[in-house]
Amino acid sequence: MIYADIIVDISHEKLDRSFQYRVPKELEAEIQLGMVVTIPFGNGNHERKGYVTGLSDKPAFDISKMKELHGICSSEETTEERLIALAAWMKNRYGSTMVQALKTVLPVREKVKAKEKRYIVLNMDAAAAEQLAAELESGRCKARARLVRALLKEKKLDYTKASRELGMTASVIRPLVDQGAVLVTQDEVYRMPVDGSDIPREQLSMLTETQEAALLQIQEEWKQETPRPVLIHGVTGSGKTQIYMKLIQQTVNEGKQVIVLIPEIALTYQTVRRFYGWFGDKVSVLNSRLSQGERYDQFKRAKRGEIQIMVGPRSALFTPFSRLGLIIIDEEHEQTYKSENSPRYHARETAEYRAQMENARLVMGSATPSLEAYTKAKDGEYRLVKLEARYEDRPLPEVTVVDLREELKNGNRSILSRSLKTAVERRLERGEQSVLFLNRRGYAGFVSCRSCGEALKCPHCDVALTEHNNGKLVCHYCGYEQPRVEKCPMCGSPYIGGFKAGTQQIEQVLRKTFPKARVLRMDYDTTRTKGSYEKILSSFAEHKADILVGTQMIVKGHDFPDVTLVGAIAADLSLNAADYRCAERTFQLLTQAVGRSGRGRKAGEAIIQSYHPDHYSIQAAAKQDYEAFYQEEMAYRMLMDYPPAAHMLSVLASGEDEKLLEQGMDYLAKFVERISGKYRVHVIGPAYASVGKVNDIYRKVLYLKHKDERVLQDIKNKTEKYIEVNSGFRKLYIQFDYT
Ligand SMILES: Nc1ncnc2c1ncn2[C@@H]1O[C@H](COP(=O)(O)OP(=O)(O)OP(=O)(O)O)[C@@H](O)[C@H]1O
Ligand SMILES: [Zn+2]
Ligand SMILES: [Zn+2]
Repeated sequence: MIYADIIVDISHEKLDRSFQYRVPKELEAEIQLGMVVTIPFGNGNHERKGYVTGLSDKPAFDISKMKELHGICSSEETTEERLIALAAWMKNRYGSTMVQALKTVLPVREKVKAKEKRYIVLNMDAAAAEQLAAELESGRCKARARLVRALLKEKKLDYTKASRELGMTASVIRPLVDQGAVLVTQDEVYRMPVDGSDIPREQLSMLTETQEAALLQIQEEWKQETPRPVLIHGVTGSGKTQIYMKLIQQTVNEGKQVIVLIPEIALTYQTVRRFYGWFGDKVSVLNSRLSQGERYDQFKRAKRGEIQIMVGPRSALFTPFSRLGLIIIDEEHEQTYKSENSPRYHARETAEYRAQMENARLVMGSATPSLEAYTKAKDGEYRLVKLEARYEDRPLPEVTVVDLREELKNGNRSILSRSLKTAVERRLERGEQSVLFLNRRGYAGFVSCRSCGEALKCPHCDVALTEHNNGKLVCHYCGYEQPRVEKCPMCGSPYIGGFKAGTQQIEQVLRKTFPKARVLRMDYDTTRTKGSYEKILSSFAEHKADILVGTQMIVKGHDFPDVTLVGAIAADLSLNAADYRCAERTFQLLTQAVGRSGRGRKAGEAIIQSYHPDHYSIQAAAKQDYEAFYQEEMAYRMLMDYPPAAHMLSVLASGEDEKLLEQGMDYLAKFVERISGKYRVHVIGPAYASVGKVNDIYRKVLYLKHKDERVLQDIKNKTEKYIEVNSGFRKLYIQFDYT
């Protein structure tokens, strides 16, 4: 017997009520997630339509009371059905309610009215219009004459633009309308995120031989019976973007549609412009600054087949294309592809599922692939395609690692080492540009020694301890605590504490050290107002400044040909995050940062200042040696059972009542221990989450590790049920997260 969970009407608020129905024997083979079915509903058993959101071989309640569904509506799949099936998969995979999953996947139908746009058009032939214009001119109706002349040139004028640029008021236009010379029309227009109509069209560049070879490998994979996802591992500046463009073009020529995921931070005007230049009005762009209405319009256009390419961050993955042919994920390793709201999905994994469901291809690319993706490529689950040289064989930058402990010993207490200072001076003399960054955001709280460079770590988890308000040092994985120390336990030095300098201080130091230099700062504070981010980037691109200083946001994905020096002020900051992935993040960030230097015709240089110059993530980044980093890091993950060596599920709970939260988490931990006993699941915690308290809401977390993902899935499902039936958890908000 098969039982189907069915949601009756997804346009209503109470979306998450699903009802279970028996599936008739003859439909068992056919029924699938997301299908539209007819069911008897309510007391009157009126026939209604519903969506299948779950299938199971176990009844949720007494089957003598369960109704049987009538039939499957259409076997012809619609785009919406497929997206609902995707939502159902996400609900099961990541643990969330069906409403949350549906709201993530379907464009929310808000009460947004399509915006109307007014146009002025000529209502007479050219000769008559010429005559009219002449008459108006001699009759001193200058404004009206101007309008007619403008219409003679352009046929159709935007009403708002005309009134602004030609200084037309309604009193000018009105008489012309009354005499029937012009018409004012209204079209439904879409709210456009970027006006692409003025951007000149461009030809795609010719691929180089190496790029062509990579393209061929991808096409070869696509000829296979079941093509695998492709991972392009290409060094910075090797031309991955050029390859994506060819693949997009090819797919569009086949009559299919393309989704391109790009990290939000790289979705600059420059990037968008390039897409419009190549593909014109076939493209649309999403970003988080769009209003609900604008988003809705873009999805509507996609659904109607008016555009073929959607470019955007994570959420663009749910574009309702009906003939999806290709999904591209650029900078595959970026953290932002993982959602921090329930369902806490990962775009890579979800894209893989959607592509598989819709017979579309998936291509990912990065200079520093995530350990997850690279491991899959090594195991043959993904096809690995390599690009090992930069375009035109431009050399990778020369990298120097500066030991900050030595600087301190030599009496230099400044945040600029002597080498970095000299390097910046040289750039100023030559009229070249420098980028200096501090990878600081989100890494506060750790405690390290300025003499030996060591950070205090948890003896059980090998991640940095975090200093709490109560003065204690705590581990966010297992809850281990110790009192604060006055002296470094490794070398005895009293110079132990947190790193205090920020981008603002660095800016001040730069202004003082190089009084003639033009310095631009880009960080959270300077980019809060609308458009400021773009403004800083474009003024730096136009060489209106010599030095750009900021947080890691300045070294992600940009292409400034005049930059020949990149400096990491304190590379260790990200190494001390209380997170098992911190070495990976540090390596990725430094490699990407180094890769911003020397992209144009002039050779580049990079300087990495660090208290841990020998750390493998820093050494490997300096050599741009991904493979070496991968080997070391995988060994660590295997030793500690961290992903991708094992799977890790976290159970996050929050609540106002700290006692209740503690009790609830202890119950959960016990429950998990009990049901997972025979599988030997590694349970860690409960501990306070990395931000233990936000707005008076307390947060705790429990980690489960196991080699087999299905075991964790099973535990998650059972835990979800346990939480549902125990009223003690009602005042807690509990989420699951695969980290
Ligand atoms: N075939 C080509 N023809 C012309 N220019 C090219 C070609 N390939 C690459 N380039 C140029 O080289 C630079 C780097 O290329 P691109 O941005 O595609 O590299 P990437 O691999 O995506 O780099 P990153 O990972 O660092 O972002 C760009 O300025 C690009 O215009
Ligand atoms: Zn020390
Ligand atoms: Zn620990």
